[in-house]
Amino acid sequence: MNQNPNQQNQDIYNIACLGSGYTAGLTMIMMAFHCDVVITMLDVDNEDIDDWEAGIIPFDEPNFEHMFDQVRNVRLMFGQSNNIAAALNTADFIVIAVDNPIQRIKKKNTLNLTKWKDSWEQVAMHAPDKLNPTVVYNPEFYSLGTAFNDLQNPRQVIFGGDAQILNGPLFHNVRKLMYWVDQNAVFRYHDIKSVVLAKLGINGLLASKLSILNSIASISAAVEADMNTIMEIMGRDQRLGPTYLTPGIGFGGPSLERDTRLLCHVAQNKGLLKEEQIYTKVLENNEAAEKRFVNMVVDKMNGTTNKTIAIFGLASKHGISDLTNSPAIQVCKLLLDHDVYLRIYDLYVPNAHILGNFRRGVQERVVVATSPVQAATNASAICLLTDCDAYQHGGIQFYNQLFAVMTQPSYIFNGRQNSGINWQDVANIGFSIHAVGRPSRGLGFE
Ligand SMILES: NC(=O)C1=CN([C@@H]2O[C@H](COP(=O)(O)OP(=O)(O)OC[C@H]3O[C@@H](n4cnc5c(N)ncnc54)[C@H](O)[C@@H]3O)[C@@H](O)[C@H]2O)C=CC1
Ligand SMILES: O=C(O)[C@H]1O[C@H](OP(=O)(O)OP(=O)(O)OC[C@H]2O[C@@H](n3ccc(=O)[nH]c3=O)[C@H](O)[C@@H]2O)[C@H](O)[C@@H](O)[C@@H]1O
Repeated sequence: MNQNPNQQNQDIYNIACLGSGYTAGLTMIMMAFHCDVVITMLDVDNEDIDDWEAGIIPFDEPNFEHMFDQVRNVRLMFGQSNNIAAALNTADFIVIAVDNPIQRIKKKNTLNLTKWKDSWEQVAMHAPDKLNPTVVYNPEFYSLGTAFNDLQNPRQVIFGGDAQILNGPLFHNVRKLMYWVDQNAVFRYHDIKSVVLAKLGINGLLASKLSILNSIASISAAVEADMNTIMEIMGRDQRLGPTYLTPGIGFGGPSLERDTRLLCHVAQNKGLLKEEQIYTKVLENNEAAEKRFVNMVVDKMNGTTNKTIAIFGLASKHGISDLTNSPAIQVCKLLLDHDVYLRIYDLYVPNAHILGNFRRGVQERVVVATSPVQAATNASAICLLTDCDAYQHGGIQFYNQLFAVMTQPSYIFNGRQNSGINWQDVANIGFSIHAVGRPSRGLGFE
């Protein structure tokens, strides 16, 4: 554990955090590791708190275990719902990090702020002197799978809040705690609305970029162009930048969809119908990417009834186990509508989390495999639905093994980048290979 070099001047020692989910959990582990503080993470969900107390991080995020082991029950404590009042009352500083779901009610995107309001009321009741409306955001980073580095070396930490607070002792006390964050990465704005909208805007733009990119991939397939070449050229244009340029089965995860729907919600509330339509289209187009992929599979395989398809990767992106809004799950559901049998393998997702995503009537058509070879055994096709090193760098030997256990003809449908492999070599084994926006290879396509 680190010692805060500002300890002599430190004014905040006792922090209470409402919420012990993904955001709170990781931020508080990092904070407790770096600072001489006692943090009490509080939650209304007592089971989560039981996990934390037992030394289990109740979600998957790489690289935090070691830090957590050091701070648990030393600088990082836990409190169940019946401890909330006392912990708020004795805290020098309170963090609220509860979830605010966006729900679909009567076809409208509606933000449910019940949990935020409940938290606020808890603070008002038990610690009324600590009600300072200051928002802190880390908009440009803090992604699933890379949160450790994102929090350790943040590129932007944004404070949005009242001028009096941001120029006063409270801000400076918080800044002293965050001593490991580079001064050039800390920004203050006396305007909460703009800060919040900037955060939504970033995710809205990323979602729009991916949505348009997937449309370009669809056009590329229609005119038999090559998306690899297109991405390379587009990525060199500094106005666009080289990231978020990989087409596929659509974007997933908890954040891009949520923030795009939030933009719809705000635009709708302000009567900005054209603006709302733009983001509605972005979301519709994202679903279209899943459907296009499935149509490609059904079309190239000449129908799929009773055929077995191996699914490699179910999570929403590489290296994580999170299945929230995963387009891979939607692809599987659409394939099941075409009467296929699925064998699903994901290196990162625990087997127990996979089957529950499918309704009872189709579950008997789904098998959870323990290895890629087991998934591919007697399958006619493999769908690569999450980028994964194993599929990119497993080498030609890996694909030889798969080919040997599959039925013929054998297809690979690539819904992700997987650029580390020479697909022509894989096609030469005998596979028929089809990828989003790229020319087909193998069996009859050379
Ligand atoms: N700026 C950024 O980079 C990011 C921001 N976020 C934001 O952080 C917030 C939390 O998101 P997650 O951690 O993903 O949610 P989460 O669902 O993982 O965790 C929220 C936790 O709050 C608890 N909770 C709800 N009401 C409570 C109450 N009244 N008192 C105590 N605990 C309560 C829930 O039981 C749950 O365990 C959201 O507003 C989200 O938008 C999330 C990810 C990244
Ligand atoms: O608001 C948040 O919580 C976070 O939301 C996103 O982070 P995250 O949802 O973890 O995931 P991304 O890495 O942005 O990927 C989202 C989806 O887009 C897909 N994607 C990404 C890039 C790409 O080129 N192609 C592509 O299809 C990914 O596979 C994934 O399904 C933002 O990138 C973070 O900056 C932000 O802090």
